[in-house]
Amino acid sequence: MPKGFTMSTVPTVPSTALVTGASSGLGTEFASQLAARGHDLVLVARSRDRLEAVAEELRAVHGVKTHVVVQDLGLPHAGRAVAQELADRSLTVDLLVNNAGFGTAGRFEEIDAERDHELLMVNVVALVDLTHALLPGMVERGTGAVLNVGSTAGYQPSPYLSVYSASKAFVLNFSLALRQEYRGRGIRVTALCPGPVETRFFEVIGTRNAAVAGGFSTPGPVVRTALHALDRDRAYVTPGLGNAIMAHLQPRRPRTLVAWVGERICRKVLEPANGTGVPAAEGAAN
Ligand SMILES: NC(=O)C1=CN([C@@H]2O[C@H](COP(=O)(O)OP(=O)(O)OC[C@H]3O[C@@H](n4cnc5c(N)ncnc54)[C@H](OP(=O)(O)O)[C@@H]3O)[C@@H](O)[C@H]2O)C=CC1
Ligand SMILES: CC(=O)[C@H](N)C(=O)O
Repeated sequence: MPKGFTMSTVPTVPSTALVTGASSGLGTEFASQLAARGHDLVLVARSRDRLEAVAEELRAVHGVKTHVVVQDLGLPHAGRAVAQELADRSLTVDLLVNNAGFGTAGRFEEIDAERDHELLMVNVVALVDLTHALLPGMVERGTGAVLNVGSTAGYQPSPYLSVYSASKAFVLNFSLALRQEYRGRGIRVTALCPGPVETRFFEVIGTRNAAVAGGFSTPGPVVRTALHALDRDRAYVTPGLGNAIMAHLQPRRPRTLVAWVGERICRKVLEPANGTGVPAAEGAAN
């Protein structure tokens, strides 16, 4: 089968996917499943060693071309720097997976302001900047796709995860708006909104209690569900029945009541972590 998307309704052109946060967790799994589909890859994150290990393995196993771009997406103009790197290497990207991200947890006044700033730069600003950099080329070619990684945390205000959940609400709303703008122009936009997944996320945020609702999944099925949703041109997808029910059936109003309920659910974030915060089992692709 030629390289490209799997559904017959999507052009099967030779295709390069750019995955941010490809050095770990969901990003490594995205890279792996996209390589298995025949996509060449551009892998972006800060950890050169991990990116190069992923790149080498996927090149060897799947025979795809892999390119490593080491970039801190928390820096101003990181999206522009990645775009410049692509131009320097004459790389065209047809599928952008905006996956890089992290969370902060706790009482707002106790969270380091610089860390929240960095969170917004990575989860929001870099995601928008990369989309700005790559989407016009897709429009020009009449084909392309953007897959943005949100979270179930973005479906409602989540006290003690306030900046993280707001960043993911942005990702969902941005994705839905963009999708509506570009429907019928050959561009697909899908948001993946997972519940808890066994990755380094909980080590980075510092507590497994940040998994406020739903059982843990692993990267494999979550990424499979995301790519299937993209194949089917779904606006957004929430893997796992419990998570999906919450996403679709949860009342949205009154907003203050939703926030009140959110505070009851999320206050477990303030409890002492059960263990080190390190996931019991790393995802399959790590
Ligand atoms: N795990 C979960 O339960 C859930 C995760 N998500 C979302 O999934 C996405 C992936 O997270 P996940 O795989 O779980 O967590 P991981 O911590 O395993 O992976 C995070 C990835 O983001 C990259 N990243 C973080 N900060 C930066 C930065 N400043 N510049 C460049 N890259 C950066 C990391 O690379 P490096 O450190 O090498 O730079 C790493 O590759 C995130 O957006 C997260 O919010 C959503 C819902 C649930
Ligand atoms: C941390 C997350 O983003 C996740 N949706 C969760 O519920 O744990």
